[in-house]
Amino acid sequence: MTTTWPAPAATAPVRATVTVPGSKSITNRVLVLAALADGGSLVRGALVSRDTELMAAALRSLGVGVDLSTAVTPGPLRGDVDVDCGLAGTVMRFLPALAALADGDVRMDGDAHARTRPMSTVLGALRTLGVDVSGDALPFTVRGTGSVRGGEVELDASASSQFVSGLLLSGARYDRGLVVRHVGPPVPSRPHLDMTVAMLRAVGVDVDDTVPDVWRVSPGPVGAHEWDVEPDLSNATPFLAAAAVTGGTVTIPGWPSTTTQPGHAIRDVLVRMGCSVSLAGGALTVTGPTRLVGVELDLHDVGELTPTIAALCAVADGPSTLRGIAHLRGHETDRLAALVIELTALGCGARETADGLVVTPAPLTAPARAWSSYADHRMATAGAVLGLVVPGLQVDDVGTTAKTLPGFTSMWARMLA
Ligand SMILES: O=C(O)C1=C[C@@H](OP(=O)(O)O)[C@@H](O)[C@H](O)C1
Ligand SMILES: C=C(OP(=O)(O)O)C(=O)O
Repeated sequence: MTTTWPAPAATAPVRATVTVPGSKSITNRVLVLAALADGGSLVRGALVSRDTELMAAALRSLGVGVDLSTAVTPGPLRGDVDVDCGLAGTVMRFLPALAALADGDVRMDGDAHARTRPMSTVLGALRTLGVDVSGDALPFTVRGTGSVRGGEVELDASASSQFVSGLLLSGARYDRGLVVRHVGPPVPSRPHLDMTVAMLRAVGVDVDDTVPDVWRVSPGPVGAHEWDVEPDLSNATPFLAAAAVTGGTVTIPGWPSTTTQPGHAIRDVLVRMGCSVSLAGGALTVTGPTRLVGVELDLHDVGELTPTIAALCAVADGPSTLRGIAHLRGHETDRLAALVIELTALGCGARETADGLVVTPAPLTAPARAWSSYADHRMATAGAVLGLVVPGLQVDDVGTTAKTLPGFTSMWARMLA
């Protein structure tokens, strides 16, 4: 059962320091790499949320010892298991390449909407690499035989960078390693590919990415490692947005000075929208202006920031155009359609383009019905941001934030206290 949450309106500019938990993307990469490693790995600061619990549960069923708060102990990967992917792109796209190394069938399924998320590219690529896979979308079965030939594969990853990341993360354990060649419109979410390559190198895997759109992973061991997981910068963005829309100030401690997380890009977006932003002493502080400024942005590389940014655009002083994000139609929900429906219900002008959104602000009022979350954690948090300035706004299924941020409503209440 889902509950409707009365999103609190801000009665004054928000002033708060908010500590956000670990990065989903880093945590689930750590789990995969540690499961494939040649010894036990230590993990500090991992995210504990639905997406990472699902990854941990899947790995445990495959024979890996996983304690999300401390350590991962690899073991022989066994088959004849069922894996629940929930709605987690990182689980459904990263695990098949690892499951192919198990010694039996790995049956994968997920939430109802997960069955509509694009999968065929990564499953087709595995077939080319010598893996027996039945199906082209969830549910499907990877028939592991304990080893994978590997070699070269050409694919079109314009629908999701996770197709490439998923293959690369396991590629060193394939007999011939792996060469992935992307052919097609540009791959989105480049920082996430950089994250994959950087984390592979951190565990001693040889990755050559000098040729654009080609990644070569040499066969070899994956090293055990001590991992420190950075805070999730994308999950920090709704809190920073709270400062932006109320003219307040929010500080996020533990903000890395260099990172491959796309959430880092929120700094420039906020500056362009009129906020003042400073990164000092390992903390990011954002102060909102009297009125946000409409923007034209290409979000191709940082698509997961779109719901937060669209919420900001809805209260700006003029129209905004967000481009380069056609692939968001394959995210937790069709995010372009969902944002248009929900912003329009508030009275905001919003329309889809071929590859994005045009948001034209107008006076906003809470509709009789709740802001719909579409089982999408970032739609729910975007609703919370707008609730700060739209009194009476309700958000349905706010619990869906547990995908990457359990305890979101308590964190939000503490921020406003
Ligand atoms: O590799 C990752 O951890 C992710 C890659 C991106 O996926 P897409 O390339 O499908 O947008 C991003 O949106 C998602 O939230 C996490
Ligand atoms: C697209 C996202 O998630 P997933 O990892 O499920 O693709 C997201 O978190 O914005």
